[in-house]
Amino acid sequence: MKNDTQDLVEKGIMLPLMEAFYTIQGEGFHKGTAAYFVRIGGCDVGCHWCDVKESWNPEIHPPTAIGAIVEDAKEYSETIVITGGEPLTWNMAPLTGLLKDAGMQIHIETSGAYTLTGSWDWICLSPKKIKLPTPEIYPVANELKVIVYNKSDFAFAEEQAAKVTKDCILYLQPEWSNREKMMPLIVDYVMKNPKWKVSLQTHKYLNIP
Ligand SMILES: C[S@@+](CC[C@H](N)C(=O)[O-])C[C@H]1O[C@@H](n2cnc3c(N)ncnc32)[C@H](O)[C@@H]1O
Ligand SMILES: Nc1nc2[nH]cc(C(=O)O)c2c(=O)[nH]1
Ligand code: SF4
Ligand SMILES: [Mg+2]
Repeated sequence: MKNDTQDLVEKGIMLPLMEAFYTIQGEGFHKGTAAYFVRIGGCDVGCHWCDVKESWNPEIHPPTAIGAIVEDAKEYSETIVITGGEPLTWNMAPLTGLLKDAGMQIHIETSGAYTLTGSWDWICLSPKKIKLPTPEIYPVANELKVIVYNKSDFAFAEEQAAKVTKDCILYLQPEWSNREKMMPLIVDYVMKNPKWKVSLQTHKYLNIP
């Protein structure tokens, strides 16, 4: 990356854009709602089951001016989901500022592993054991979405739920490759602990992005 471009990426004026697409939010509270997804490259959390490992290396995704991202987004939807990769790798203030000026509803999908930047209408926090969220995100998370890969994830989910507000909506989402094994346990857990809800990756059943 050229030095001047690198400088703009560090400031959040340009971002390594992996892909952007109009689809239906498949997961969590807003599942079923049409939204424009912006997937920003770069993540070093390293979940072994991550379903978008191609996003991890920011170097392979072109630095893109945030103005261009917003111009494209406006053509499709008033609801924008910023995801990745880990979007909080970068300073999200400039991008969310422009999206707000354009009157958009701005959602984020994040592990919370890095400092919370940007201003958001909806924060989906999906914490990871291997790189825990920074403390400032817990009071502002609108939904907590814990991925269940094995039994130990139920205890982790409870630890994380103890840190969010009482209004934060609690979801258990099966890890995709292990869903057949874990789904019955999740169903049983939610019936015994009804403060939790089930979240499925419905876009994968619908065969959409
Ligand atoms: C690819 S991540 C990108 C955003 C951010 N890095 C994060 O992890 O929240 C988007 C969402 O997909 C979830 N996810 C990733 N791989 C998954 C898998 N194999 N099965 C179920 N959910 C998965 C993440 O936990 C997160 O909620
Ligand atoms: N349809 C659809 N819904 C999603 N919700 C969260 C996603 C993500 O990868 O962040 C995602 C995604 O990749 N596709
Ligand atoms: S934090 Fe998100 S993008 Fe990063 S490895 Fe984990 S699931 Fe994938
Ligand atoms: Mg996804």
